[in-house]
Amino acid sequence: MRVFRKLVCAGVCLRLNKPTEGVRSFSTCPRLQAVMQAWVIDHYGDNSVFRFTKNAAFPSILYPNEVIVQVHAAALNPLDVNMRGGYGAATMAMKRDPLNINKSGSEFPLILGRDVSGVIMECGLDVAYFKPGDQVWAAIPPWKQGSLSEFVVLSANEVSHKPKSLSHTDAVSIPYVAATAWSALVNTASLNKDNCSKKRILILGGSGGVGTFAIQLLKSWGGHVTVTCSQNAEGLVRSLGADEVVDYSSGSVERKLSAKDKFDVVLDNVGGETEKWASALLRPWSGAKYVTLVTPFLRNTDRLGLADGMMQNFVTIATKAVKHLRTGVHYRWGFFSPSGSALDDVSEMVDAGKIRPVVEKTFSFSQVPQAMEKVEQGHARGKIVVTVVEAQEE
Ligand SMILES: NC(=O)C1=CN([C@@H]2O[C@H](COP(=O)(O)OP(=O)(O)OC[C@H]3O[C@@H](n4cnc5c(N)ncnc54)[C@H](OP(=O)(O)O)[C@@H]3O)[C@@H](O)[C@H]2O)C=CC1
Repeated sequence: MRVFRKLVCAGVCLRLNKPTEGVRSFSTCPRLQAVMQAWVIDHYGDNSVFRFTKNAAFPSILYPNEVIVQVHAAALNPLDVNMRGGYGAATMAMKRDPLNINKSGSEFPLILGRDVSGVIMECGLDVAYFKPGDQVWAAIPPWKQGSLSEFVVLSANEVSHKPKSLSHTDAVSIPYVAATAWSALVNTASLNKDNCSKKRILILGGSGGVGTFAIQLLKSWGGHVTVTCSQNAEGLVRSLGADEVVDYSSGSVERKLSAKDKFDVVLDNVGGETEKWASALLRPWSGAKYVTLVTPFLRNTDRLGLADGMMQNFVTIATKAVKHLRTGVHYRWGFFSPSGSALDDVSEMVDAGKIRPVVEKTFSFSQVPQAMEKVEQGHARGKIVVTVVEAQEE
């Protein structure tokens, strides 16, 4: 089936994006309805900007490789809190409208929420891998309308069949952090199931969404995983498979980690001052990689505009890469990257019992502002989930 998806996706990529004239629908799809319920923001700001509406625009299929998903559950990430405040606005505008055709176009009303688990309601005519009624999950790129709504439109390449063993509420805790960890560890750090078994990996900030997924992925591939977290998260990260746990909240974490054998890969979910000392924990001149997810990329484009921001990004990453290369290690920025095929692999691992969801708290759809407040408080122990369709209706 997955080989078929890869062939199908290759075919889709070769096609020009032409507006579609037809769709295949799920029989119960309220296709004629023009509006839906959603939590929107009309301007950037604090949590008070959230507005619930029953009149959000119903998404439509514009390209033949798109699908409409009925959202059963959504999940929140630190990115949603940042985007609520305007983070990444310049880059997202460019991604939404690269040629600036829609000059007066505004991103508002904007719908946040980067994780979805739900049911395919409509498929564009080129979609062969999915059919209406399929149970799917996806990580939604930040330049698209999000999942704090009843329906969302996505490219079929971004969507994957959800694990059969999980409810929507549990499944939705995985896609965004999985796609991020996969991109950072597989695409950027070059780890995979065949080369991980002799590798020592350090995860800085292991108790949150990305960390709890990354631990399980690396352990299922046989890696040796060391994690930093607060003392009260030790039980959680050990239960997910962490081999060694270092409490960063008491004593010098740098001293504790320096006493250990050197690492092949560091995944930095913390950022800030950490990278000043943590790259010295890598085994030099061995191809070791420092991958940080906390980058100035979008802040630079927000602050300086696209052209100058991208130039600043290039200068910053090049300077850091050269500086680290002199000490014998590779320095990289890691980024979320939407990938239905990576989620296909993760779905199989979940159904095989190798990866489990880590949900800290579930909120109802009416409690979206409270759910966002919880994410904003930090100290995550897994994910914050929002149930959009109550379980008995699933
Ligand atoms: N570049 C990209 O495309 C992406 C970047 N990110 C970024 O990656 C980071 C991690 O994301 P995510 O896991 O979802 O975030 P979470 O908020 O879910 O988790 C962060 C975790 O780090 C812990 N923590 C905070 N400070 C430290 C520290 N000094 N040492 C060790 N642990 C610490 C927190 O717990 P406690 O405070 O209790 O210790 C918390 O559990 C975020 O900064 C996010 O913005 C995420 C996705 C994509």
